[in-house]
Amino acid sequence: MKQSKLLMPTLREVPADAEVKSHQLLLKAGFIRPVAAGMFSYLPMAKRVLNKIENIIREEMNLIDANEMLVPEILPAELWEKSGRYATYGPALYKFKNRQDRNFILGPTHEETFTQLMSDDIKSYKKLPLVVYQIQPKFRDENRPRFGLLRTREFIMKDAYSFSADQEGLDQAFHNMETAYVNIFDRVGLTYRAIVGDAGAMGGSDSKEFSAPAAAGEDVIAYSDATDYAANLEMAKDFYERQNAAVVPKELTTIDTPNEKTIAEISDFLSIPTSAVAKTMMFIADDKLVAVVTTGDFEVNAVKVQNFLNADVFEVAEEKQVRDVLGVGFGSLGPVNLPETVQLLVDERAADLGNFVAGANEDGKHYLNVNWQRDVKLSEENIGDFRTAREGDTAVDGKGKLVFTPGIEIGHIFKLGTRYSKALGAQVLDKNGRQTDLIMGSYGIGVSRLLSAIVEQKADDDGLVWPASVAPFDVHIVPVNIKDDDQVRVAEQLEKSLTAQGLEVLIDDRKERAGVKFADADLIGLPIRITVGKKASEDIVEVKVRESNTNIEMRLSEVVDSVSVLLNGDK
Ligand SMILES: O=C(C[C@@H]1CCCCN1)Cn1cnc2cc(Cl)c(F)cc2c1=O
Ligand SMILES: [Mg+2]
Repeated sequence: MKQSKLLMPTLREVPADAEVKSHQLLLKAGFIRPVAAGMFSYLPMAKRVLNKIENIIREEMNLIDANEMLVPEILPAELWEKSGRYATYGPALYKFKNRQDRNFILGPTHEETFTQLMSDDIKSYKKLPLVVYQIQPKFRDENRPRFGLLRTREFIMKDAYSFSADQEGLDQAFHNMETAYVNIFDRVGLTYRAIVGDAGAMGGSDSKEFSAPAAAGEDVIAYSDATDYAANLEMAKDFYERQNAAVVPKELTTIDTPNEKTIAEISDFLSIPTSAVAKTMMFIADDKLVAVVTTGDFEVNAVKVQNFLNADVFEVAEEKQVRDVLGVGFGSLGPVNLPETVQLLVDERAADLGNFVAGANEDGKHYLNVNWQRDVKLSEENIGDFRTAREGDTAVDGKGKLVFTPGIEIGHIFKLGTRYSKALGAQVLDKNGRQTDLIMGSYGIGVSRLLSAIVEQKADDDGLVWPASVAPFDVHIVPVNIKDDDQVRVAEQLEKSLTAQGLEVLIDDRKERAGVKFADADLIGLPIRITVGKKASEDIVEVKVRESNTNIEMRLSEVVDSVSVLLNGDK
């Protein structure tokens, strides 16, 4: 393709609101343009990359016998009312009315849609296990879209759904999908880890996230430096064994703490470690107030609490909500004398405290020498892991220390079980002739997010660097002076012979100075650049491999073979 015909509006400067490398470079190189907050146009170069990524996904999906299809992006509210998600997914769910005043949503994901389809059309286990997938825009009204394509309000997702009549069918589909994901992420050239992920409100049991380490990543991956244990920090567990050490209980006393609100202030004021101070956080789970207690040296992990409670609606309580129920504000909260209506959860480390300090549930007052059972009834089923693991702690398997690194979630696969088939009455006759709920899995890849993840991991100071497998073009031919007959002849001859090899070629036929052409070539980052300069008269050109930034002078006759070799190592 001639670059003079290509829509690729490169910028000299980058808008200040672009904070991360992928956002800056994709704007600067003319790959994307903002339309509104969290909404982007994919210009031709980005669309070419998306096509390549999507085709790699298709190849790997088809290898595991997944059926590609496409369901509507607008969905009737009734479908989501049946699963209960119409009400529980808050402001992030785009809702609107049609001309008959009927309620619709913009699909953020499609469990209900596919489950309803199977409920209508699949009656016997003989058709199972069945895997379907689509590559489609998704809509989520994110509160704070940012970082370019990394967190948007409209994005492209590959979402797949598996249906089986028994658990082993799900296990098999989950395993096949995991294999396909490894192939996909390897082929697009990403570095990634499969980590323990939060199955969250999706129901079902375990889930696996695929996370690409990158400075711009919003997730934190916690991994052990001694084993292959790795988890999203939402789920990561540090090692702890219950002590059940007996303590001699001292007398419970109240002290005035008019100016001591935080754990640090209390621990300084009393000259005791934060681990001896109980931290109490209040949450609203569905419609109940929940008090969670950890030792003061840990943070309460909201995801672990929500999963423990299996709550649909879950949020941190506002101070006003707490004051309305307990008559006390933050800074003096504790587990002693909580009303029956408040559910108490205690982290296992806090459950082992004795003679500890806690808020007295009275403004400006704390208790000294609190002891479980004497001062607060505490049963085993309310004790668990409700803390956020800390870097440097021993990993849950007792081996190695936890190391943290930021990551971009590029995929997430879930064993859903029957959460949706029960809600939508999707049953089949099993081999014993009994009606059974379909067992499901759902499997996502953030396709547009992948594009940015590749940039985050591969770009260098000169610009984008595209792996050959997903590059918008394979080869960039840059004639230095398009007025020089030799250079034009050689450039055109190269374009013809490379294209004949099935390679996609971009030729910079613009009337620009050499410096501008070279800078733009580095910026857009095609894998191979062939500079046609003065030595064209001797049929000699310079080949540059963008990733390694190496330059090789080459005879024209060698170029086609060596370019194919240079590219195929990547394809
Ligand atoms: O999407 C998933 C699970 C899987 C991921 C793999 C492919 C199929 N879905 C989780 N999730 C995330 N954000 C959401 C946002 C909104 Cl507004 C919503 F209504 C629903 C969801 C939601 O369900
Ligand atoms: Mg996820």
